[in-house]
Amino acid sequence: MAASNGDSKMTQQGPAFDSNAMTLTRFVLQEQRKFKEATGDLSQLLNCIQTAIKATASAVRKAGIAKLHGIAGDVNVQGEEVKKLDVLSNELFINMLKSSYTTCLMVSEENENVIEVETERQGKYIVCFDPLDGSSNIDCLVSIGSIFAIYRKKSTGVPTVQDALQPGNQLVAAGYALYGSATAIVLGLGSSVNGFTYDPAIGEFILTDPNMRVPNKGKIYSINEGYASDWDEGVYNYIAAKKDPAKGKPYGARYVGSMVADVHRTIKYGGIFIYPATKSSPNGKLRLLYECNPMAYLMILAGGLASNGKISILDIVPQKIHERSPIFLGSKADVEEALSYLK
Ligand SMILES: O=P(O)(O)OC[C@H]1O[C@](O)(COP(=O)(O)O)[C@@H](O)[C@@H]1O
Ligand SMILES: [Mg+2]
Ligand SMILES: [Mg+2]
Repeated sequence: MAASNGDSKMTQQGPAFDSNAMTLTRFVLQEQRKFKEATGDLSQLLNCIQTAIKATASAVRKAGIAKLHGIAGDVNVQGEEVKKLDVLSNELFINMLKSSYTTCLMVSEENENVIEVETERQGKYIVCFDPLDGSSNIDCLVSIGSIFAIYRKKSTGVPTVQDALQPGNQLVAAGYALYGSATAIVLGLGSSVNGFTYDPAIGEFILTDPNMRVPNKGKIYSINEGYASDWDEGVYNYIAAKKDPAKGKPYGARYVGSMVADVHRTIKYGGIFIYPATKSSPNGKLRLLYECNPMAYLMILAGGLASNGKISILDIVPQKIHERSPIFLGSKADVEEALSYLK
């Protein structure tokens, strides 16, 4: 008997692919077409990032199995070298970006120095990325991600480290991939943030969350409470208030420990994510160029806020490529309330 499912047409293999579906590739092209002078370089760059993400996702989905067959630097039962996921994803991002002919300089969490693309393959963009975010969650199969931030080179001549030290308010685009219960890409481009979910049946990311908006106020706080004794008084008092029934309905606590997963939940459900300065780490832990800036850009574009406790994350002028920053990010009302507790 033929299966029936409302309006959707069914084949023996399942629902037919809607050839009008908005794929990520199509979306990027559509955005490019809004600008007559666009060369297509940014589209090409984003397509290459998409490929790096697909390849990383494929490796992530096999991580548990690969582990049974060898560890990093080891040789598995097939006689193949097994690479750690963070090493593999870093190579994928670097090689895809180099061969995109759109990028001149890269900053990766995994490389101490900036990576300059060979002159013949240089383009006008600078890309900062965290190829594998949440590495401590890999072995227990908890959600992990990749984060990227794209700038335009401002100076003329040979690219130098100075070209990579731009504040987040100069970003051209930014996004992340979440390797969770499904794989998703969230992209901030132009004036909106859009979410795409991977459909393994056709190997494409499909627009599932158009024009994402973070709720003005949430019900969740997200911070590593294990370090509470190391927090400043303001942070301590804010979190205490979020748990105090005398100060309103207590918030729920969620903390994955992968920034991508914690930020994705915050964009979808609202609330606040905090990685504060502590007495032992006065600049916090998270890195400005490829963790805080891209996430702040997305959150602000989606109607939320992102601060280091004093100024907007996007207004910080970086001094070093791997510099860190404290971060308070999420729903506007929640971030404003948290900031009101800081001295
Ligand atoms: O374990 P902690 O101190 O709470 O830190 C968790 C944070 O560290 C990170 O894992 C750092 O990312 P990497 O895995 O890319 O180093 C973030 O994703 C996360 O928010
Ligand atoms: Mg990270
Ligand atoms: Mg990382």
